Amino acid sequence: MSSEKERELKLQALRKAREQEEQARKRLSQIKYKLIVLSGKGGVGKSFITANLAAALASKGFEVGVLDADVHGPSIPKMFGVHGQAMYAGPAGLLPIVGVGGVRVVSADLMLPDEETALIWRGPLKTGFIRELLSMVAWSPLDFLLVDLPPGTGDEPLTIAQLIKDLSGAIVVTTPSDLTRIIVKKAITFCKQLNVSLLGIVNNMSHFTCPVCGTRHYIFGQAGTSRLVEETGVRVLADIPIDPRINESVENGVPFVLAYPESEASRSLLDLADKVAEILKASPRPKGETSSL
Ligand SMILES: Nc1ncnc2c1ncn2[C@@H]1O[C@H](COP(=O)(O)OP(=O)(O)OP(=O)(O)O)[C@@H](O)[C@H]1O
Repeated sequence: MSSEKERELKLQALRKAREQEEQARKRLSQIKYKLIVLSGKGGVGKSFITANLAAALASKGFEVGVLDADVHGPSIPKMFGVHGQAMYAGPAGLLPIVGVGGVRVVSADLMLPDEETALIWRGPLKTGFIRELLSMVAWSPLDFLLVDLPPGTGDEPLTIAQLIKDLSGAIVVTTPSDLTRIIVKKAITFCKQLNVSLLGIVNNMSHFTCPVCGTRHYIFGQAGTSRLVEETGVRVLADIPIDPRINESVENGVPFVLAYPESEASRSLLDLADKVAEILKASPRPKGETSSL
């Protein structure tokens, strides 16, 4: 291919990317608060927290959407009982699937032909996919959009933070162990470097309360999260206990806060929803000031 042709193709791709960014910006302007949920470390319960915070906010009468930005390991559809369904395009754009509790869900999982299919993509393809997705989704007016990010501080978090320039803030999910602290600290640094406001930390799997005697057992200790708070200055918004029924609710596709609203974990998640709504209401709306590194 001649170098002139190559240059022309690159220019075309750049123009298309700019158009998609502009389209995404317009579509997202219908959403009042846009939050990212991240952890840096895998398996700490980030998707569980995202799904249940969304369901808790929806149960309080808010219009809520969740964007599952984990293209390699999407788990949000399963948590809302819509795994296996397919999003389709209407005249307004790509329509989210409405999950249990009325939360609108968008995920790569809702675009794949079957559950064995995996997206084997490198950085630029993932970036392009997220950009195109955001330019296409017709969310309808929402109060909250929660973006569930994959572990790490790689392509997806960076793409989201750069595309959604008016992010309202970030919620960081951790567990109390010291190993988690070291990795989660990187996610906090990531937010600070990108100028994303840190709403706070959710300390998941903080303890186990014996259902017989009510004693609290700190299975993973307490030191990791305490040190994380000391070192970063970010506050803890909620301590969510371990509850064996959480896995069952994930399997059944019903958010835990709806399946067991009276449990200790659900009460903490419902309080978390109140806190998040209050903090956002009290803070000035961002005007596109996330930095681009
Ligand atoms: N507080 C809890 N008590 C008991 N089980 C929990 C709790 N929080 C999460 N889990 C379980 O831990 C597992 C991992 O949760 P989840 O998929 O939300 O983690 P994640 O951080 O999003 O993982 P990934 O790194 O794969 O994105 C799930 O089976 C979930 O049901």
